Amino acid sequence: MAKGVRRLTSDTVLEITNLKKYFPISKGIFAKKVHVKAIDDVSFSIRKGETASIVGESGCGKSTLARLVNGLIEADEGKIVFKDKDLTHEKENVWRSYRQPMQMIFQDPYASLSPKIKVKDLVGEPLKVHRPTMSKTERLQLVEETLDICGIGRHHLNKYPHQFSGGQRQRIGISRALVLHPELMILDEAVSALDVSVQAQILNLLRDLQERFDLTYFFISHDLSVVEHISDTIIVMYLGNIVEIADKQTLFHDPKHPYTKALLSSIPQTHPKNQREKIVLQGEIPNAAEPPSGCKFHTRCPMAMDICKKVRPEMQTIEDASQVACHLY
Ligand SMILES: Nc1ncnc2c1ncn2[C@@H]1O[C@H](COP(=O)(O)OP(=O)(O)OP(=O)(O)O)[C@@H](O)[C@H]1O
Repeated sequence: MAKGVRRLTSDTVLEITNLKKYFPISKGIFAKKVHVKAIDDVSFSIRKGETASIVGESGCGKSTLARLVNGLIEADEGKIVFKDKDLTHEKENVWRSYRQPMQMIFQDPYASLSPKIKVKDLVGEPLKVHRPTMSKTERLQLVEETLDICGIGRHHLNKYPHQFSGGQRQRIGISRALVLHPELMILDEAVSALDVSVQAQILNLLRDLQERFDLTYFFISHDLSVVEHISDTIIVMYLGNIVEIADKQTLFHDPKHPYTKALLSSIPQTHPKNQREKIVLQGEIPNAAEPPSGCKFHTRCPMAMDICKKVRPEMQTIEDASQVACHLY
């Protein structure tokens, strides 16, 4: 495919429908059982070749969603369908077979790379597991090619993770995922621990890999300025609910939900032309075990009306460009 041209098809790779995950916790001296509604009726889909990003503050449910989509925890309700296969309540051995096409990349590559294992084995190990019939020579060749593509260079084959910088370690983490030729990569705060300049290099690498291998990304970040560079579609979450879904241009230029507007206003802008009026949200994020009634955002919303305290807003499509859950529309 020509560089800079990316196929965005209508084929759905991942379909999430009415997904719920409530964690039981004990509360108070009488150990009353309550539930943290970490994911509370969430629906969205991701098309082949697309980068869909989830953003929201700490505790909104991003990591829980990533773990559900990768089968690391089981959903209470709803559906997770990967390429027409309903995986929601499948057993671990079925999920394991889907971890080749669905690869997960974490925030801290150092924690996910065993310190005593050489780079060639770190990147070769997934092949041993998922392609046991591959010869040693073929495996080494694929590891070398993958490291080259990810900007590590095959001459580093015999080094250990501690001999690399944070950015290089994330390149090794990406190599480990890429070597299996995945279709969907789930990137959970994959650049959050890196300096801004290194973040940009890794995001550029991810974009190049996407073009070259027709990858689909599910990108998770608390930082809208990071997702701006990589996303096609942005999904905004607040306290276990999706409040807005829009393509990147629409979300950045015509945000609908008051929460999205507040998040955007907190991005530092260097150019005066791009300055937005700062919206300071009142109070803290409410406790997910005792969320506010109606719209969960109403306690902090500068536009809240009476109805917002009582009725949870449904997701609706606005001008064909965005979906928003807000009583203002
Ligand atoms: N195993 C668990 N038991 C109880 N509560 C949990 C568990 N895992 C997550 N939670 C709660 O679920 C909610 C969502 O957590 P989650 O980690 O998914 O949010 P997040 O958006 O990824 O936040 P962060 O960026 O801080 O990781 C939080 O209130 C969290 O405390």
